[in-house]
Amino acid sequence: MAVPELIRIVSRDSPMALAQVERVRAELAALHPGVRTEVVPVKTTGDKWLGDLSQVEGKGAFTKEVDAALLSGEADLAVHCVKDVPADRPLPAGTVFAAFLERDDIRDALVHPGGLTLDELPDGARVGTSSVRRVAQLAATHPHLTCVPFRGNANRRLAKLAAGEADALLLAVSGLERIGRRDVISEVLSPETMMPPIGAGILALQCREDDADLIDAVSGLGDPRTHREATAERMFLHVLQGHCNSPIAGYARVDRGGELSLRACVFTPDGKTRLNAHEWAGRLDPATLGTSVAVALLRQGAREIIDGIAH
Ligand SMILES: NCc1[nH]cc(CCC(=O)O)c1CC(=O)O
Repeated sequence: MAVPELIRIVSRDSPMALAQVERVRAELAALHPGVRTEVVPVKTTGDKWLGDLSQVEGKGAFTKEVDAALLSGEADLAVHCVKDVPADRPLPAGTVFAAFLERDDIRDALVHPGGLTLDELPDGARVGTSSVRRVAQLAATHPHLTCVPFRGNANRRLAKLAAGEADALLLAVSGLERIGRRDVISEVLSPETMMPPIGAGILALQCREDDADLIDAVSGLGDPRTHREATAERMFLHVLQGHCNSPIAGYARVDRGGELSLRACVFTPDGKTRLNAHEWAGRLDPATLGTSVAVALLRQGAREIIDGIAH
């Protein structure tokens, strides 16, 4: 197989997305010193529309234009946050994931300008987040706080916080690290306090499925452990068939002994009901583990909760 001379990389054009592309370029340069790369930034619907995502085909709002550039041949390689790639449907026909990069921190962080922790926030403090997953969990554990809708890329959210539009923010640790703003974190929340979203902290490389040389060239960037975790998590979400307003959370982990487990939850929007499942793969492959955990939640009534939420 010949390594392509030029690889055109498409991605969203937010500072976080462009930092992700730089990581991919650096890893590619280390693996294939001769290769040239070019960046093709695109604006996605999710970046342009700052209202409720369910009004603009919430699913795929951050990926549609990126997929289109790949399929049209304007670019060869797409870099996605796995978290933003819909899992209820297959990847766009003609494309495949060629690698999952080694996973970053999966946790959420509190950003409070005065350095307070979540438990220290006073009654009525306004926490900026539009995530149904974060809203449901905060409602359950910190009902005295008020969530205010907050959209836009991470830099814009930090600017809105600085302008006083909220008292604190919840953002992914990995995202803040990528934009070089780990300094604003006042508390890193444990996965027990704030269960992360499916695919948290994972970057996926997507290629056209007939581009065998490129798939071969980038597959060396993949991390086997992350691959197992991403496969279990995405199959879980696929079987559950959530929609963009479904408060669903969970994460798979390969432990020191190499054993894979998947923990996941479905919440009602008010956080009052929380379904839990946690299973070890044992002899199951990652995708079957994901299926099993989804079925465990369906047995507890996950379908009724998910379908009962407007979307
Ligand atoms: N919806 C935007 C988005 N997509 C992925 C991440 C975080 C980085 C990751 O999990 O890969 C973020 C920001 C956030 O949720 O704070």
